[in-house]
Amino acid sequence: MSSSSCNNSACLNEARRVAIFGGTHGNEMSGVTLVNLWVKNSAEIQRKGVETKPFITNPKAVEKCTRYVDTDLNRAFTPENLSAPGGDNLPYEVQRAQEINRIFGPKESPDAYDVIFDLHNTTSNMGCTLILESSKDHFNLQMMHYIKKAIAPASCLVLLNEHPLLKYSTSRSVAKHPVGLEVGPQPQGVLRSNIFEAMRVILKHALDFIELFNEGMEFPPCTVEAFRVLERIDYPRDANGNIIAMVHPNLQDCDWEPLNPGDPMFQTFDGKTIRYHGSGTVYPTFINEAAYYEKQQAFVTTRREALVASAIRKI
Ligand SMILES: CC(=O)N[C@@H](CC(=O)O)C(=O)O
Ligand SMILES: [Zn+2]
Repeated sequence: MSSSSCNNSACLNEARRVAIFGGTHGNEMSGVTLVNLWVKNSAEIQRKGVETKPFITNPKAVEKCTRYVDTDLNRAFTPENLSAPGGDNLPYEVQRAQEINRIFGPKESPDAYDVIFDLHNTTSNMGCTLILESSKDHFNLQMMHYIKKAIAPASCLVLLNEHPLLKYSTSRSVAKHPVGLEVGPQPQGVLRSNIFEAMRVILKHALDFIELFNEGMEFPPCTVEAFRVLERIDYPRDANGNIIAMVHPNLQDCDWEPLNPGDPMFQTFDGKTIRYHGSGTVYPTFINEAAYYEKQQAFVTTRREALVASAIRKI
C-alpha cells in the first residue's frame, strides 16, 4: 500500500516537466550545441512519462558568442528583477529572466517546472561537476547518487552552493529541482569533443533517473559526497585594483585537490610565491575560470561533506 511505503520514504510528486537550458552563457559551447541539436531533434532526450524541453536561454549572447549582453543572466533571477516594471527599458537579460520565469516558473510556485538542467562550461580543470543549491533536496541528492554510480569508473563531483552570501540567483533556480552541470576544461567559444560527450552522457543518466522515478522505483537512503562552497579567493591586487599575481603553477589545474595551509597559491610577476594561510585543508575549484576575472575571483574554496539523502519514491 502506498501509504505504508510513504512512512519510510519521502513521497514526492512525479517529475513530469523537465527543461534543459543551454546558452545561459553564450560562449559556453557544449550546452549551446547540445541544446540546438535537441531543439532540431529531441528523440535522444525524450523519456516515457516525461516532457523534456530543450531551450536556449540567452539567444542574443549565443549569437554574439559572449557570456552576456547587458548583465550576467545567471545572476539575474532575483525577486527584484523578476518583479521589476520597465519592460523594454530593462537590461536585456532582466527582460529575458522575466520571460523565462513566465515560461518555466513562476519561481517558488507550484506551477514551476519540476527539474531544470542548466548546461555550462568552465575554463577550469574541473571535469564533470553537478551543482546543487540545497543540501535538503532529496530528489536531487538521489539523482546525484544515481549519476555517480551510472558513470563509474568515470567520475562526476557535486558542488554545493548554499552559502548565504556567495549563492546567486541562477536561471535554473526557477525550477523545483535546479541542477547545474559544469564541464571543463574548455576555452570560451570553443567546442571540445571530450567535454561535449561527457556532458551528453551525464544528461542521459539524469533523464534515465527521472524516468525510473516516475515509473515508481524506490530509491533507498544513501549518502553523497559533496564539496560545499566556503569562500571566494580574489587575485592579489595593488592599491589601484590591478592584479599583481597569477595562479601558482602548483595550484593551476589542481581543482578538487587538497590545498593545505602553507601551500603555494599565487605567483607574482617577479616570481614570488604567495601561500595559502587558511585554518585547515580546503578543496579549491573554479581555479582560474576566465569568466570570474570580472567577479574578482581566482578560485573558490570548498569543504568535503557527506550529504544524507532519504529514501524517495513517487506519491
Ligand atoms: C563558469 C560559469 O559560468 N559558471 C557558472 C556556475 C553556475 O552555473 O553556478 C556561473 O558562474 O554562473
Ligand atoms: Zn556558465
